[in-house]
Amino acid sequence: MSAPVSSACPAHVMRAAGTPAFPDLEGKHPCFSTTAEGHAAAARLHLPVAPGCNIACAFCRRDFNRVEQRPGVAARLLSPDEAVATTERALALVPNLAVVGIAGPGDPLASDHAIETFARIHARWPDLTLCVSTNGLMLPERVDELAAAGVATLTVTVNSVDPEIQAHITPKIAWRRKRVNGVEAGRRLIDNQLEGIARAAALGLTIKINTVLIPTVNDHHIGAVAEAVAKAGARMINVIPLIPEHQLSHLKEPTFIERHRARVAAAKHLRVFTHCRRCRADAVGVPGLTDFTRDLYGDDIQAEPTFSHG
Ligand SMILES: C[S@@+](CC[C@H](N)C(=O)[O-])C[C@H]1O[C@@H](n2cnc3c(N)ncnc32)[C@H](O)[C@@H]1O
Ligand code: SF4
Repeated sequence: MSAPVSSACPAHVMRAAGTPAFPDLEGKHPCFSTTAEGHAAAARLHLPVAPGCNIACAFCRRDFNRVEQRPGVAARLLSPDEAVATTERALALVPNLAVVGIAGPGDPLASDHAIETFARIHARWPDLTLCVSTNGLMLPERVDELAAAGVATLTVTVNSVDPEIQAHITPKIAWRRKRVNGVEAGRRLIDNQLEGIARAAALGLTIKINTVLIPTVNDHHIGAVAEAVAKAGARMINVIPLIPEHQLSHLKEPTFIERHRARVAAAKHLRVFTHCRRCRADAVGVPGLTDFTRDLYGDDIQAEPTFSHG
């Protein structure tokens, strides 16, 4: 039944293995496993239940299609009911399914769908690791609900800790039913992210940071981000090379050297995750190795590419 993406061992699997950052999660959660073997051991199911977003990142182009392999893209949106049924089918189909995550296509904390879905899955399958990826705007208000719904691993996207820089990355947010712009929006977002991370850490969640590396915008600032989020309680950072899209489509994707420099700056403060595949919001399988999307949904989504973004 397995749907191999590649018959050859991909480059990111062959790269030198590190030591486990989280022994309890190594080999059980691909995005918190820091050895090549651990990353390739367990499958994840991304449930695309998060319809909208409460902030507007300049690089983010959410879309519904079956082809593009990037974050923010899914072929469909699922209701919580459909997500529970999908999880049941996936458990029968994917032998090593260990993680159910919600990472879009919008923000999981901008509506109630994700938390409702987690609570129902946790009640039915308590052994599954539940994982969420959020921009963190609503984290201080909703982290207790996340923990109560069984979420154990959390990824917060923090692209800057300087409101002036953040204003270029996320020029507007929706906060308490009002639109907030520019530097004020950046300050609110950063304050909430750092407070949310601290609260999540106090609740015992394991926290990773996603930082999109944006040439000419935040490439000189990655060390400062890593330092601030480490102080708040994050345990690992994933420096994601920009996919030039939307209002940042004129920028270039960071070069290998730029990625390396950013990771070196981040590594002074935090463990750096290097196996990221920049997955779709409805990905199913072991990242980069198996893709069960077709089997699960019965449609013709293109298999994941075999190259590494690491
Ligand atoms: C689509 S978001 C969904 C979850 C949540 N809204 C968030 O931002 O964390 C998932 C991840 O994809 C990243 N992402 C979105 N568009 C991107 C792009 N064009 N290039 C690189 N990363 C991108 C986001 O920054 C985030 O870390
Ligand atoms: S928070 Fe996530 S979903 Fe929302 S605009 Fe930014 S990257 Fe896209």
